[in-house]
Amino acid sequence: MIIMSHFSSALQYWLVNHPIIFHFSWTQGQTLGSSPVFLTLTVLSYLFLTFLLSHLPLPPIRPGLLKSVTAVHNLVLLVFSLIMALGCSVSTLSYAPHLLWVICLPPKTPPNGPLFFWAYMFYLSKILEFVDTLLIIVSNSTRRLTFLHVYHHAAVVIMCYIWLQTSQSMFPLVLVTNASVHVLMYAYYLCCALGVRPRWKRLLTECQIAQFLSSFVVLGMMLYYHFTGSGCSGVWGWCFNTVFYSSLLALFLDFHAKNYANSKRE
Ligand SMILES: CC(C)(COP(=O)(O)OP(=O)(O)OC[C@H]1O[C@@H](n2cnc3c(N)ncnc32)[C@H](O)[C@@H]1OP(=O)(O)O)[C@@H](O)C(=O)NCCC(=O)NCCSC(=O)CC(=O)O
Repeated sequence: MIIMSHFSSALQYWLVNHPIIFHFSWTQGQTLGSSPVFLTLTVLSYLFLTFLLSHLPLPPIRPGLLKSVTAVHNLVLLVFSLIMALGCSVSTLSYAPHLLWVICLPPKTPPNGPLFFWAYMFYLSKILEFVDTLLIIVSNSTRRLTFLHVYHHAAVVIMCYIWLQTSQSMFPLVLVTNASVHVLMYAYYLCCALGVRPRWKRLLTECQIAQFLSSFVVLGMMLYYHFTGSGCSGVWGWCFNTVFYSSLLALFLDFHAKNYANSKRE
């Protein structure tokens, strides 16, 4: 019992009440990565480098080295996704005055405090995910350098920036869902890098599709509360999220149809 209570106080401190987390504030132009110029340059550099590197003859990398780098990258993102899912959940449980708050933040909510700290970590993690693309390119696996992959990696950074800039309602739910799915996804990629092909690839894709479908329920709820109450923060972000998630749903349904049409359910 005492151990449990120590564990929960430690969790509360390291995920919510640590001064860096508690006093976090997203201030445009001051917080690292918060300017529109940074966002534009980051996304354009990603697209430009992806195009350039995928068309250049790159020197071969020792397979052993590539496997190790890939494994470490996946392990880092697996652990980071787990921490973000936990951190955002514990912050929500600590600060949400009621359940609806996570779906509809009051208008003019300032992007400060633990919840926005985890949104910021999520934003930075999406830039770290650019390494996925580099790994695909250096492993010469052009089959996997798809429109879905590049579009997702570029647009998701813009989505996170909008979350922070507009204090986007319902981001905590989307963040926890996506970070949890990414724990599974990076566990899958980690196994692949270690030479084990998990039998649950199809189930993973279906979890990803389920996350997009469930986000429409939350998007619908936010719109309902926005128009029937005193408004929700981040309605422009709502529009971006809806278009982005609809396009991802269509691309993932297409991926599912192409990859599993002839396979039996594991
Ligand atoms: C099961 C999936 C997660 C992945 O499908 P794939 O067809 O890409 O999977 P695969 O079986 O070919 O992948 C195994 C290969 O990936 C290599 N690999 C290992 N780590 C990797 C990494 N971090 N990024 C990219 N590739 C990586 C392995 O070494 C292995 O190479 P080798 O074969 O040479 O041994 C799927 O559901 C999916 O997401 N498909 C879309 C493709 C994609 O880019 N997804 C991630 C971004 S979208 C996203 O993230 C949505 C979301 O938010 O949920």
